[in-house]
Amino acid sequence: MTHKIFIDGAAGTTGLEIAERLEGRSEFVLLRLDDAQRKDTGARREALNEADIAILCLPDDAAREAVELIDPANGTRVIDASSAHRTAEGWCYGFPELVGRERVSDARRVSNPGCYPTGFLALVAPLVREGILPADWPYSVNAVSGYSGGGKALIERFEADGAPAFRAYGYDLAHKHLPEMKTHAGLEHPVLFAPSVVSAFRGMIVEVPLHLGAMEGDPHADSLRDTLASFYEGSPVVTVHGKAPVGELLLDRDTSPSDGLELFVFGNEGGWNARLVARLDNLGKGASGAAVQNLNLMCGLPETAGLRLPSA
Ligand SMILES: NC(=O)C1=CN([C@@H]2O[C@H](COP(=O)(O)OP(=O)(O)OC[C@H]3O[C@@H](n4cnc5c(N)ncnc54)[C@H](OP(=O)(O)O)[C@@H]3O)[C@@H](O)[C@H]2O)C=CC1
Ligand SMILES: CC(=O)N[C@@H](CCC(=O)OP(=O)(O)O)C(=O)O
Repeated sequence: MTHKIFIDGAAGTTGLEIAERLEGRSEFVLLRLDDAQRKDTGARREALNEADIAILCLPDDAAREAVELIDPANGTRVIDASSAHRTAEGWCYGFPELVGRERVSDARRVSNPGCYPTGFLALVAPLVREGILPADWPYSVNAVSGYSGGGKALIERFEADGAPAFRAYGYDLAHKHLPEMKTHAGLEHPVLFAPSVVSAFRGMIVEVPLHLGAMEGDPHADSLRDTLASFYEGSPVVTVHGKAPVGELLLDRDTSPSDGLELFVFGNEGGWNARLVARLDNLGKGASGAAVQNLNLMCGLPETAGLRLPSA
């Protein structure tokens, strides 16, 4: 059986990477709009309604509009890569490792997680769910992203003459990822989020520093790591690294695409302080890789088909 797929926003950064991952796969037929038609509402409506699955790689407002263009009587299912529906009712949060593969497989509307929340939630959600970390803690997140995380506009800025080497932002403390981090980790308070961008095309490091010694129940860095390792045991996508010392974590300027997600727990000698760290490709598990993983599940195909994962 072939599945008709329409990528709305196919000329953008996320859309192009999804198309690359679907290339040569006989299970899919891609519906394409040429440059003159790709922003034409009539042409988009037709393609959206002809598709079995529409993948939205658009700014939030255009993604909301695309959903409205789909006739509810029509069977088109949706994967939305934007942040428009990540806490919306009736949408499945497309993080199979956290919500369960069956929920994604059966869903008609799937909202792909944001890149930063993917790192944060992978680290914190299982630990809160297991009762090892408190839901009412004031969590902080420090993160650094490759510049493709900001789409075509940020790519242009970082590839222009006189581009910055580093950009810190989010100083309004109201980043659009805050609601999904709080909701899907089951937290009582919004997190304090400090994002930044470096002059590497792709990749990101998301860090949650924790004063474990100030928490009730004396959680220890080793027990956090062990719990994450059990939670993701057997996952083809998520790797929880062991206790072996790591001197540094790097983002390379010209690293290859990867759809994996690496997790680390670093603790001090007594285990009273910990740094939970996720390293991922913002365009991989942070966007296009996650969309293809969800697409595979929705089509009843092997979860990792077409994904770029380190060989076992
Ligand atoms: N980049 C990343 O790492 C991640 C991105 N996302 C999300 O994915 C979505 C896409 O992001 P990204 O690919 O980076 O963004 P880009 O800016 O690279 O691409 C967006 C594409 O959408 C097109 N577009 C804009 N408005 C419309 C419209 N009304 N109809 C049809 N096409 C339209 C743009 O056209 P034009 O080419 O003419 O500008 C562009 O090609 C965003 O919501 C983003 O937040 C999510 C996770 C990570
Ligand atoms: C570096 C950079 O600018 N990153 C983007 C987030 C990219 C992403 O995850 O997209 P969504 O917002 O759709 O989740 C930002 O901070 O707005």
